[in-house]
Amino acid sequence: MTSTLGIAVIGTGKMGADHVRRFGRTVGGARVVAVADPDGDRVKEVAAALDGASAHTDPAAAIAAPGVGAVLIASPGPAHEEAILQALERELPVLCEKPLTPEPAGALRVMEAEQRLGRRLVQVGFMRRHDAEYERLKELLDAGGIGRPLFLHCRHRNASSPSFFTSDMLISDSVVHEVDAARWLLGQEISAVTVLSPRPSSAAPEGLADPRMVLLETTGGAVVDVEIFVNCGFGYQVQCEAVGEAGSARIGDGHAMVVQAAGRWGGAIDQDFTVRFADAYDRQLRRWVAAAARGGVAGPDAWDGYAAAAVSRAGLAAARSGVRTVVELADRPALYR
Ligand SMILES: NC(=O)C1=CN([C@@H]2O[C@H](COP(=O)(O)OP(=O)(O)OC[C@H]3O[C@@H](n4cnc5c(N)ncnc54)[C@H](O)[C@@H]3O)[C@@H](O)[C@H]2O)C=CC1
Ligand SMILES: O=C1[C@@H](O)[C@H](O)[C@@H](O)[C@H](O)[C@H]1O
Repeated sequence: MTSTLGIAVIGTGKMGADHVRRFGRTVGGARVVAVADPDGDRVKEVAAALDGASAHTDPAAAIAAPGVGAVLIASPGPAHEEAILQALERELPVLCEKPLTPEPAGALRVMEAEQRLGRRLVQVGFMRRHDAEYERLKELLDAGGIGRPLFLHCRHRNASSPSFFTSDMLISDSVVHEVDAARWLLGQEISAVTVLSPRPSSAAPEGLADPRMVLLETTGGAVVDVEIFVNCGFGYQVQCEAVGEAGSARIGDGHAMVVQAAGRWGGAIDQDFTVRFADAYDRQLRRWVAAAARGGVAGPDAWDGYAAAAVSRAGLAAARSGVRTVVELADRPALYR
């Protein structure tokens, strides 16, 4: 007989509520049994749509609720560390939305807690690693299909940014995805960051440095350029072209269907990450549930979250100074090798 894993979801805003719906629709073997959000009305509304889940305004109470066997954290980044450490105190597997922590120091504390337990229990929600197109690109690169990678050219565009978005978040909240994807695709760490900030788009809210160009150098001598543009207006686009010594490969063109009619041709552009990466979020949850049921993780771990935070920190310093900034990385603990 297979048992059902009880999940506590911490943070029931856009992503938390989206994950809750996915558990109900597309993920087997798990059931949301507790939800938490300081916004009492919101958490009650999310719980009301679930069969018998308890609603809490205190995350610790949800984590300690009866039947909880794993914790999904979808609160804002600064709240992640506290909830992760509470889950680890109970030795519960965690799927934490990106960024693991805004600062590398917080991620180091998470790794210390895992090392005390002697096992990895924290997975980071870098969902691109579960996207079919990214997986194909990774397979191609690993097989040497385009030779040694020289460049990744990346574009990351959001139709518009939420009201709380800051210039720092273009790097720490958005480009952090490319940081993780580049580390994973290339199997290398990021060693230095440079940030160029052109004259902002007239569509950008007052004071927001949007768009930006972020250059990442890797320990293997590759260069990654990332255009981040969070108020592009026309839709959600995440593209990546890898250029190697023997060829190139590109993903994210979104040509699922090309329509030719009325003297024109073209297709639709996804408007949001919950659409573009819907399958990746589903696969991420399924793989995490399967791994969590065995007490482990299936994807980017706390070291990956730490490395991304270290690159973000260098990126923020580079954006302020306008100067190429070296990434400072601690030694990788044995648990994460
Ligand atoms: N993987 C992806 O593609 C995406 C990931 N994210 C990440 O998901 C997380 C949540 O983002 P959104 O859902 O967009 O934000 P949101 O603002 O829509 O929701 C956040 C929710 O957390 C609640 N909250 C605030 N403090 C809390 C605390 N201490 N404990 C528990 N809940 C708390 C808020 O009341 C709110 O309901 C962030 O880490 C963000 O970076 C967001 C969008 C896409
Ligand atoms: O993670 C995400 C958001 O937090 C971020 O703000 C967006 O820029 C990204 O496209 C989305 O995937």
